[in-house]
Amino acid sequence: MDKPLTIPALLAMKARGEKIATLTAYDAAFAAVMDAAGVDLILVGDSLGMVVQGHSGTLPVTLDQMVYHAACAARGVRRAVLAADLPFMSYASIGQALDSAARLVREAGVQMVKLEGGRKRLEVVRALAGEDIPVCAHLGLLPQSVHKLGGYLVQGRDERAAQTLLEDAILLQEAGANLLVLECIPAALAGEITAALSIPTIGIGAGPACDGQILVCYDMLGITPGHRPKFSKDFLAGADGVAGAVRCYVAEVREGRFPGPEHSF
Ligand SMILES: Nc1nc(=O)c2c([nH]1)NC[C@@H]1CN(c3ccc(C(=O)N[C@@H](CCC(=O)O)C(=O)O)cc3)CN21
Ligand SMILES: CC(C)C(=O)C(=O)O
Ligand SMILES: [Mg+2]
Repeated sequence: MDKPLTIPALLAMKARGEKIATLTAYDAAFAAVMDAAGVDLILVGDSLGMVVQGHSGTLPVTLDQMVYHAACAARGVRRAVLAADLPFMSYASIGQALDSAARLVREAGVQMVKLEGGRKRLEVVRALAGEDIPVCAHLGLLPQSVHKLGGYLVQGRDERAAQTLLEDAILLQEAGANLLVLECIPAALAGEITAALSIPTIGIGAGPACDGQILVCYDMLGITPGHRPKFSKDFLAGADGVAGAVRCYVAEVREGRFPGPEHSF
């Protein structure tokens, strides 16, 4: 039995050049399989609104539902760090963000909360960090902003947008974020951001230069209903079962073999 990972240990992995293998989980069984297969970080994502609940987006997900799924997943975790998304409109003010994060920590037992957005979230990030609640920030394609973005589209393609994302990443780190998810941005930009930060970046559709990778678990098992994003890969095809697929994912991330150019923008 490996000893439990910690958030400082994830930071140290970046310094050593070791990739952080991350997957989403929404229940104890999947969390336990991933934990045993060596996944370093398990995220209870609000993507559960799409893959578990069958909605077309993440906006219907409530904080109660996140607390429920995070508590379920927590019972399956032994070694991995456990994080959960703050869902849509659960962190619109500092007070609300602190209350929401406290529920995920106290009732579900997560070690870290994740929230979407750049400079407009700095005060909330500072407040959470000020209470010693670890924060994972999230830049690029922000699913909670889908109506403003006009769809699940690659972000940061033009020079101005790319510059804004780089600045936001630095501001989030300075505000106290401990980790940064980069979703659907050009691989070169993700590399630039990763090099500029001391905190680890975890990419999804952001190329191989990130310090870690994350996929939605049902995407990497090839059982997502409807359209599976281009950046994902079916690891169950060719593996001898779910645990084997997860081990294969962990190995490919650690060795830098996933994502390949066909999974990047
Ligand atoms: N199953 C699933 N996988 C995910 O990765 C995921 C979710 N759900 N739900 C929450 C968000 C939404 N995400 C998405 C969903 C769709 C695309 C998508 O279809 N993107 C296009 C690229 C469009 C472009 O070229 O600009 C693609 O073909 O991959 C991307 C991210 C990522 N997250
Ligand atoms: C895809 C990851 C980063 C996420 O936010 C989710 O699963 O909700
Ligand atoms: Mg999410």
